[in-house]
Amino acid sequence: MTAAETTAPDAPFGARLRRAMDDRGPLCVGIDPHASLLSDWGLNDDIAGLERFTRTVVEALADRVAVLKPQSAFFERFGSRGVAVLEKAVAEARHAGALVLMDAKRGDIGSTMAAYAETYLRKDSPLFSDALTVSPYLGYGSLKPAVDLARDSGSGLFVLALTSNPEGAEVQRAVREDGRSIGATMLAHLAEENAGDSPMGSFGAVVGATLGDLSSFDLDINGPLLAPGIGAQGATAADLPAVFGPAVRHVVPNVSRGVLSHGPDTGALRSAAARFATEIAESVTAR
Ligand SMILES: O=c1ccn([C@@H]2O[C@H](COP(=O)(O)O)[C@@H](O)[C@H]2O)c(=O)[nH]1
Repeated sequence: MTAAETTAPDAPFGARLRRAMDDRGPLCVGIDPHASLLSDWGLNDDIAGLERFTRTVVEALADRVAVLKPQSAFFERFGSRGVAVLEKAVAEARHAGALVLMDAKRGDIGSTMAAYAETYLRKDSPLFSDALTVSPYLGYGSLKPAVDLARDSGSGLFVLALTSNPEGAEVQRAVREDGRSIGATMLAHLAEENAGDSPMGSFGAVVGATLGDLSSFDLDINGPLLAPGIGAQGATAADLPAVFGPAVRHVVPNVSRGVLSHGPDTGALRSAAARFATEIAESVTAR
């Protein structure tokens, strides 16, 4: 795929993401309007506060970071008016040049999954996003409608494989009859989805930056690895090479509270994001 083809709006998500990571660095900043952050920013925990918080983050960062990741839960909390704020943020962030990864962690039986997929991955949907987080714990095959629609619309998925929270191990490290863990099985499914894609596939995995050495897992899925856990959850940019090994070049490190806690000043938000971006670049290139 040529450089021009990777930036075309209809290029597959994996190609557009690779280009954005190369141009802007791989950092993904979360838009997580926690009630406590609204308060720290001097905003009310209401729709006006949500709107102001979200607009400030988008205006500060959408023209410079590769990916913005709104956490849907914090918008849904306010009902339909919160979802309207989310719709506007998605459109404005995309317009300013960021890729939008909707963190909604959807997962259901296939027929219902098709409706979730239409919500976030159908091009004319009000919540259309470049990619969506999905949960495979109703069986990887239940995600097929989302995989199919993502292929059609040039969007992407991030499948929960090895999450950043300690409780995730109970499910994700459980071992199947064939000796493979559930998390490793999800990674293998994603490698199959992405086989042959260049510069990388559109089907990513969520793999926490908090998890320590993951060399027992095959992280070579020819697709992106979203790595939450840096900042508030205790991981640092310097941990990335030890956690991800050679796959670190496909890592999209996510920081939410670690950046957002520096608001509401736009310059301070930008500086915080730039500091994380620099630490990540130094850590990845030092490898
Ligand atoms: O395994 C996972 C999957 C998703 N997340 C989400 O990422 C952000 C992390 O926020 P921080 O403030 O940087 O801790 C949040 O939206 C989570 O829902 C995750 O943390 N771990």
